[in-house]
Amino acid sequence: MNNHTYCSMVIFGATGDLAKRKLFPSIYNLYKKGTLDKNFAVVGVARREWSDEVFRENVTASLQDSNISIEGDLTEFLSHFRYLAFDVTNAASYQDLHELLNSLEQEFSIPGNRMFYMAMAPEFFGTIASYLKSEGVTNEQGWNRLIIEKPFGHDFASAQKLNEDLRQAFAEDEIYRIDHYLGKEMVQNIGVIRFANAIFESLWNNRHISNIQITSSESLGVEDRGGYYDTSGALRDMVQNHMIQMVALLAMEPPIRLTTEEIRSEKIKALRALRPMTKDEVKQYFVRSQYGPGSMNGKEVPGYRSEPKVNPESRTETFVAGKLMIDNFRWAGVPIYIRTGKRMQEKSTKIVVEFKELPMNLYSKSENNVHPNLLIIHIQPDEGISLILNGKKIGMTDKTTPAKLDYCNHCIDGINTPEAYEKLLNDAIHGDATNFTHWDEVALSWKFVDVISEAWKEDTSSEFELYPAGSMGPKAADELLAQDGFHWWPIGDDSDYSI
Ligand SMILES: NC(=O)C1=CN([C@@H]2O[C@H](COP(=O)(O)OP(=O)(O)OC[C@H]3O[C@@H](n4cnc5c(N)ncnc54)[C@H](OP(=O)(O)O)[C@@H]3O)[C@@H](O)[C@H]2O)C=CC1
Ligand SMILES: O=C1O[C@H](COP(=O)(O)O)[C@@H](O)[C@H](O)[C@H]1O
Repeated sequence: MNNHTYCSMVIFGATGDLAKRKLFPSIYNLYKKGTLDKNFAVVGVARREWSDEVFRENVTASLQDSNISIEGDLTEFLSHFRYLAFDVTNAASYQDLHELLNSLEQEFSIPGNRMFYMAMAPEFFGTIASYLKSEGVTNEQGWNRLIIEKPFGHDFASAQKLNEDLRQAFAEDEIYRIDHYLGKEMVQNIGVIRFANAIFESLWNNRHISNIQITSSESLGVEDRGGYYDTSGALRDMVQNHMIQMVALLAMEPPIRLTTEEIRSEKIKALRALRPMTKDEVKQYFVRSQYGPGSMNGKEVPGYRSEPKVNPESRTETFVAGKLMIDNFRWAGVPIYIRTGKRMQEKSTKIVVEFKELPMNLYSKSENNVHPNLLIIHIQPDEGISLILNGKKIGMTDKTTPAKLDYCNHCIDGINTPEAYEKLLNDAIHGDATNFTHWDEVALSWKFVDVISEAWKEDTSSEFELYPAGSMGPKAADELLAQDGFHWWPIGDDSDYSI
């Protein structure tokens, strides 16, 4: 085994949407920046009968269609790309793949390191992994890494089965389960904000924080993914993975070192402390809804049930809000509210940490509202941090006014901020699995989510409250916080924080 980053990458599903929109532009950016060693090869696999030439034309088109800048001639870059047409369920074809990899390793002096990226429908993951092993494509001369796209299963049982299938062929430390939120700049910044700032870490507990709110709203509907989405819904599509990962990063204890093992182990501990719900409690703590017709930017848009490939009577949720509790010394009594949905007012992912009021505040009078301090982590589209403090209103008064201190991350280095997939690919090439999910994290989050989806599946009688497309979700999501005396803080970039 060697520690080189020289490697060949096999992309299963190379003619598909993910490869086109995310993977080729990311590989190019790594190449352009010199982060990717020149000793690399990319083999695209799919059934379409493309030649190497057609494949390269498609890679070129994908770079042109993305918003990255192409520098100079692409000939050298594209010379590393080959294409192999085969059906991944056909064991015999893996021999051709092995031979092609052997010859590319000679051509580009690659010491046998192989990265396999599964950019295909999940039903193929187990089959591909087992053929890679049984047909001898994994290479004992170098390292082997398997990158797995989401969804990782449909529930705990299917995820466990998939994991067992993968583990027949690959060790846990060879499996890189992608959660692209972990590649986002500001999600990675959560650790730095918490553990590199004395003013936050010392307040990061139930003595000083009243509640945390995580919103990931999307303005798009299901687009052309109705077939997949209608069997998934927002709970599986967003909560089981991205939302719960953000909860883990916010709630975990400081790791003793910044190593993959230590960070993962703290995240796992935090997820173990997630209070499980009974099915009866689901109604009290979780809200589901679906978008009805509405208007986005002044344009009428259809409701979810009229989207292509969606069952016209679908009860699939396109919106989820929930209250999570972490049962440990640090977080006892602090609700973490999450909400996510499609066709909401705007595209925005934000974390708002609301601090408790002072035990006594000299400025809290009937005619003056002292604002709670808020730490806002702007994940996207803007990236940065805001802190809402109280200042004195200007003039001959002792009234207070909220003052917002902003740090804009993308204003500093916006153009160079790497896209999530670029960072994650680079991490996998370097053998850094920190920003990929360990099986234990996946298992714990499925177990948490399964109770909710089972309760919803059994409850076919209750009314399904729709929210109008273009809104911030159903009223029930507001009531969820109101019953605890809180409300959702606005998430727009120019939000008014007055109370
Ligand atoms: N697209 C996105 O933005 C995102 C996608 N993902 C995940 O990435 C994965 C891929 O998604 P996406 O790219 O959108 O899917 P697509 O449907 O666009 O692509 C599927 C790919 O699989 C190939 N394929 C299908 N069946 C076979 C087969 N039997 N043998 C060989 N190749 C086959 C297709 O090519 P051909 O028809 O030529 O065989 C195509 O290249 C999924 O797991 C998805 O959940 C995750 C997050 C975002
Ligand atoms: O994984 C997914 O994420 C996207 C949202 O990702 P973002 O980076 O644009 O916030 C979501 O649209 C999709 O349904 C889901 O599968």
